[in-house]
Amino acid sequence: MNQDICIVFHSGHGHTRRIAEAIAEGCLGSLLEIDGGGELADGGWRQLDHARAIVFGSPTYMGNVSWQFKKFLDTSAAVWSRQGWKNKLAAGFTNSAGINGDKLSTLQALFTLSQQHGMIWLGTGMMPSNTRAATRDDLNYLASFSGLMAATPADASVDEMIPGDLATARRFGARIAEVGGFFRTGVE
Ligand SMILES: Cc1cc2nc3c(=O)[nH]c(=O)nc-3n(C[C@H](O)[C@H](O)[C@H](O)COP(=O)(O)O)c2cc1C
Repeated sequence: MNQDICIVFHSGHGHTRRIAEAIAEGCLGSLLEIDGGGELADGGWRQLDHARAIVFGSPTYMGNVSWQFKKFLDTSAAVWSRQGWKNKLAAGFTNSAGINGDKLSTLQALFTLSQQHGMIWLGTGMMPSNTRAATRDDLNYLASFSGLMAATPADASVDEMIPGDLATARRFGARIAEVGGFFRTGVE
């Protein structure tokens, strides 16, 4: 695992965690989970300090980040005051039940967080699969440029998540590694 890239995320029911894992497969980055109380494990803040790229992830709950992620976000004000993440690479992802589900609001919250910290935001850099021939399993079928979006039907288990979304997440991870100059990726 590459400690230079840290994927920090919350997941209430495991779906956003699966997306985080797919991004990690793409960039060979390390995972850091925000727990059900909105806290990081011991050493988590140090891990973020040492990372050169931070990828933020939250499920979309009520059209925004989860309260646990918001708690993490507010706690990061201590880092903000010393501009500890300034000039690190930043990127973001979210997963929701609806194809739309208002999840752009979630990505925008992550983007704003990164800009308050003086970070450098990276979008997907991926062309959309938006033709008549496109299928749900194609890369970037949700056509997101600002950050990675995934949609999981409300009654789907983690094992039933859309393969195209997982492939898109791996490709997104690879882009973070490539653009960040970390070069070794988990995607051919
Ligand atoms: C409290 C709550 C609020 C939600 N709000 C939305 C929403 O605004 N839009 C949407 O499409 N899905 C919404 N969902 C569905 C979740 O985004 C979806 O189930 C997602 O896969 C959960 O990810 P997780 O397993 O990582 O928690 C909501 C779910 C919960 C529990």
